[in-house]
Amino acid sequence: MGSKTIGDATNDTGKDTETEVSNKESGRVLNPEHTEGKNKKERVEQTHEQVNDDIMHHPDLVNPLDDTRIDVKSGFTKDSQRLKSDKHEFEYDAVVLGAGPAGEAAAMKLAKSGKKVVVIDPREQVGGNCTHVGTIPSKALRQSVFNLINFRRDQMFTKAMDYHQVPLNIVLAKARKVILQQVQTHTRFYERNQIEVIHGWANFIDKNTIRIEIDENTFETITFNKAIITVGSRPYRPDILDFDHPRVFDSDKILQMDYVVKKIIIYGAGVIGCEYASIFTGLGYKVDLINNQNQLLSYLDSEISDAIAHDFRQFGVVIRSNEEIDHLETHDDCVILHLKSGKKIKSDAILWSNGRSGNTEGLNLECLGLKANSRGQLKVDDTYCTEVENIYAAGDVIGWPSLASAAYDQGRCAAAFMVGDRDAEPVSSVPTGIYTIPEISCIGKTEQELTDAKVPYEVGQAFFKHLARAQIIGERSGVLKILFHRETLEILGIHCYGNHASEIIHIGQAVMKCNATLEYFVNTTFNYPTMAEAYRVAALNGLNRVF
Ligand SMILES: Cc1cc2nc3c(=O)[nH]c(=O)nc-3n(C[C@H](O)[C@H](O)[C@H](O)COP(=O)(O)OP(=O)(O)OC[C@H]3O[C@@H](n4cnc5c(N)ncnc54)[C@H](O)[C@@H]3O)c2cc1C
Ligand SMILES: NC(=O)c1ccc[n+]([C@@H]2O[C@H](COP(=O)([O-])OP(=O)(O)OC[C@H]3O[C@@H](n4cnc5c(N)ncnc54)[C@H](O)[C@@H]3O)[C@@H](O)[C@H]2O)c1
Repeated sequence: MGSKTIGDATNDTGKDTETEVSNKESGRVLNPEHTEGKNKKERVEQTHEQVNDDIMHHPDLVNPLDDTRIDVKSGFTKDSQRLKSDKHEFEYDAVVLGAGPAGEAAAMKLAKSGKKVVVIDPREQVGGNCTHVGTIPSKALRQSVFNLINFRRDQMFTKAMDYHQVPLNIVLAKARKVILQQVQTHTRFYERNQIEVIHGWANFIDKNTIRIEIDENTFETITFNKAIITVGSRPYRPDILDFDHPRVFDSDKILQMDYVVKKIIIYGAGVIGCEYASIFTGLGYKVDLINNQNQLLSYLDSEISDAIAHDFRQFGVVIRSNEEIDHLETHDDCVILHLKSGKKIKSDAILWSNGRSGNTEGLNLECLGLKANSRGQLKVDDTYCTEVENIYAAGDVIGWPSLASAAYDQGRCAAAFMVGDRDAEPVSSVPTGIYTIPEISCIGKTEQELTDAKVPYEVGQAFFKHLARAQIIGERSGVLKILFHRETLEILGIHCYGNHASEIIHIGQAVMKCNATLEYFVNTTFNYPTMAEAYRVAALNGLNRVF
C-alpha cells in the first residue's frame, strides 16, 4: 500500500486548545522521547524511522471528500471526566482502535456502561472507511446514478435533452454532501457521550500500552485495561498492478476519478464489482466484468444470480466468466488486460475489486503474541475476544461478514462482553443487501442448501410487474421468493430481486424472527398499494402448491 507522506493531512490532529487541555487533563502521557533533552533526539529519530517503516504497510487513507474539517470535542473538562469504575491502575478502562461502525458502537456501549473510553483513528474525521470510502459514498453514488437512469427513461425529459455522459466526480457531488452529514451526525454521538477521540495511528507496545503517532514528531503513550481492535479493512492490492497509475483504480481510489471514460474493466465480480457494474453502465460506460467463477455472486439463489446476469447483459455489460489475470499493460491513454486464457481486453481504465485485507500490519501485534491470517484478519471467540484475554476485535478485521450492518452490531456486542453483560449474544444471522440496479436482498436458506439437506420445501413467488405499486412507480423487473417447509409452513428463506429489495426483506426477517409461519402473510392486512403486498401474493402462490 502507499505510504503516508510528510504533510499528509491525516497527520494533522487539528485539535483546538480546549481538546488539547482536556487531553492533558485526562492523564495521557506524552512520549518521554519526545519531551526530553537533546541526547534523546537521536533515539527519537531512530524510533521515527521504524515507525515510518510500519506506516508503509498502513492503508493509504483517502481523505474526506469535503475539505471542511469537523473536530470532535471530547466534552471532557476537569470536573466531568468519567469516573473509573474498574479496579486497575491504567489511565483508561478501554481503548478503541478505529472509528468506523464497529469502533463507534463499541465506544458508545462502553461509555454508556460508565467506562472511561478513548477512540483512536488516524483519519481527521470519524466514520471510518464505511463513511469515507465504502458504504456511504458508494450508496450515494448509486442513488445519483439511479436517479439519472429514471430521468433518462422518462420520455418527458429525454425528448428535451440530448444524451451525454456525466463524469464520475460530478455525480459524486451528492456523495460528498452525504459524507459530511454523516460525519456531523456521528461526531455529535461522540461528543454527547463524552468520548475522547484522538487522531493518530495506534500500535501496541504491550497488552496494556498503546503508542499513538499524532504527527511526524509527536508520539503519545496511553495505558488501558481492555482494548478493542476495530481497524477495518482496505482493498486488497496485488503486487502485479501499479495503483499509482492514473488508469488503475481500486474501490477507494475510484472515488477520485476525475476524467470521463467510455469503457472500463471491472476485475472481480464480487459485491463491489457488481455494484460498480451497475453504476458505470448507468453512467453510460461500456463495462467488461471479469469473474473468476462461472456464476455471478454464486452464493445467492441461482435464479436471482441468473436474473442479475441477464439484466447486466441487457445494460451492455460483457461478463467474462472463469477468467484470471495474467498481466496488465498500462499506457497513457489506455490499459490492456491480458487474461490467462489468452484473451486481451483494451479499455480506458480498470477497477480492481477483488477482495479486501484487514488493517493489522501496523499494529505491532507480535508484541501481544497475536498473528493475523494471510488476509490480515484476526481470530476471535464467541465473545469477540482474541487469544489475548483483554484484547477484543470486531468488524471487518475479524472477517465474516465484512458488512457495515454487522460491524456495528459486532462492536456493540463485543463491548457488552467486555463489560460483562450477561445477555450479550454474538451476531449470527445477517441479511444480504446488494445495491446493484436493481437491488438484491436475502435472508435464510437458498433452494440449493435446502435441497442438499433434503428439506421438503415449497416456493411461493410474486413478480413485481403484477403489483399495483410497482406499476405506479415503474418497476419493470423484480421478484420475491419465499421458501417454506411444505408441512409446517415454517419460513426457511426469503430472496428478493428488484428495487427496494433491501428494505422489503426486513418484513420477512421480522416475521421469521418471531417464528410465524407463511400464514402470517395471508392473515394480515397490508397497506395497499405497497411493495410489501408481494409477501401476500407470494404466500398465496406458495400455499396453492401445497396439497
Ligand atoms: C465500496 C464498498 C461498499 C460497501 N457497501 C456496503 C453496504 O452497502 N452495506 C454494508 O453493510 N457494508 C458495505 N461495505 C462494507 C463496510 O463498509 C464495512 O463492512 C465497514 O466499513 C466495516 O466497518 P469497521 O468498523 O470494521 O471498519 P472501517 O469502516 O474500515 O473503519 C476502520 C477505521 O479504523 C481506522 N484505522 C486503521 N488502522 C488504524 C490504526 N492503526 N489505529 C487506529 N485506527 C486505525 C481506519 O482509519 C478506519 O477509520 C462496503 C465496503 C466497500 C469498500
Ligand atoms: N452491499 C454490500 O453489502 C457490500 C457492498 C460492497 C462491498 N461489500 C463488502 O466488501 C467486501 C469486499 O467485496 P469484493 O467485491 O471486493 O470482494 P469479495 O469479498 O466478494 O471477493 C472477491 C474475490 O476476491 C477474493 N479475495 C477476497 N479477499 C482477498 C484477499 N485478501 N486476497 C486475495 N483474494 C481475496 C475472494 O476469494 C473472491 O474470489 C465484501 O466482504 C463485501 O461484503 C458489501
